[in-house]
Amino acid sequence: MSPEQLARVRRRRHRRAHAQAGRAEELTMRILVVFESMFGATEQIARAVGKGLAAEVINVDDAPADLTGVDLLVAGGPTHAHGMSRATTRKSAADQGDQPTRSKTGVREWLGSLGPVPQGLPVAAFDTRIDKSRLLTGAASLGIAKLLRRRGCRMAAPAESFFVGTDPADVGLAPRELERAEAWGTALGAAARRPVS
Ligand SMILES: Cc1cc2nc3c(=O)[nH]c(=O)nc-3n(C[C@H](O)[C@H](O)[C@H](O)COP(=O)(O)O)c2cc1C
Repeated sequence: MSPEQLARVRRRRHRRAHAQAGRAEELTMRILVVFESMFGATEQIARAVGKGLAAEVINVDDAPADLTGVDLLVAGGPTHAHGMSRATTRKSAADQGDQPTRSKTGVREWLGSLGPVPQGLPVAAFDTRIDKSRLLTGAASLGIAKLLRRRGCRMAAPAESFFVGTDPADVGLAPRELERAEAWGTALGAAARRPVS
């Protein structure tokens, strides 16, 4: 075999090994979606995002205290009083509904209780809120993103909002939000899994 042929064979082997390593990486990526929800809308969005991402979806009440080994974290919660929930707003939500709330604690408390966070961990934040100007409603995702950045995480995408009805008697999701959430998750996953060349 001539030196040129040998070099070509080596390059082909190298490319094949690189592609295999990329596929193995994709199979072993650990992606977590952590949600907080009172009435169920944010949980539904989280499950749709998780479907798009092919990720584990965990209620914040059961979320891990250690993020070692996580490759991408997505965290979301409902917008309360223009931002992230607090114990007082969760109590107010619990008093409004006739069912027990889905989460007892909040993303704010969970992030505050986390141990050391892998620096540069890719993350994304979302919320649910009323479908009106953000200036009027606020958005919990902005607070979640800020706390994540403070812990040394790297935003993999801008914060995103998904909408519930504006009628106080109808706190369900606005039409097509589940599809939009799944598509958002799919796009996040594609970006996270793209092999770095
Ligand atoms: C105590 C409380 C305060 C709220 N404050 C806001 C608000 O400031 N802005 C907003 O857009 N929605 C507000 N909402 C509506 C919530 O965003 C909505 O209930 C939530 O997105 C539903 O998600 P969940 O079903 O997962 O709890 C509030 C709801 C509650 C219960």
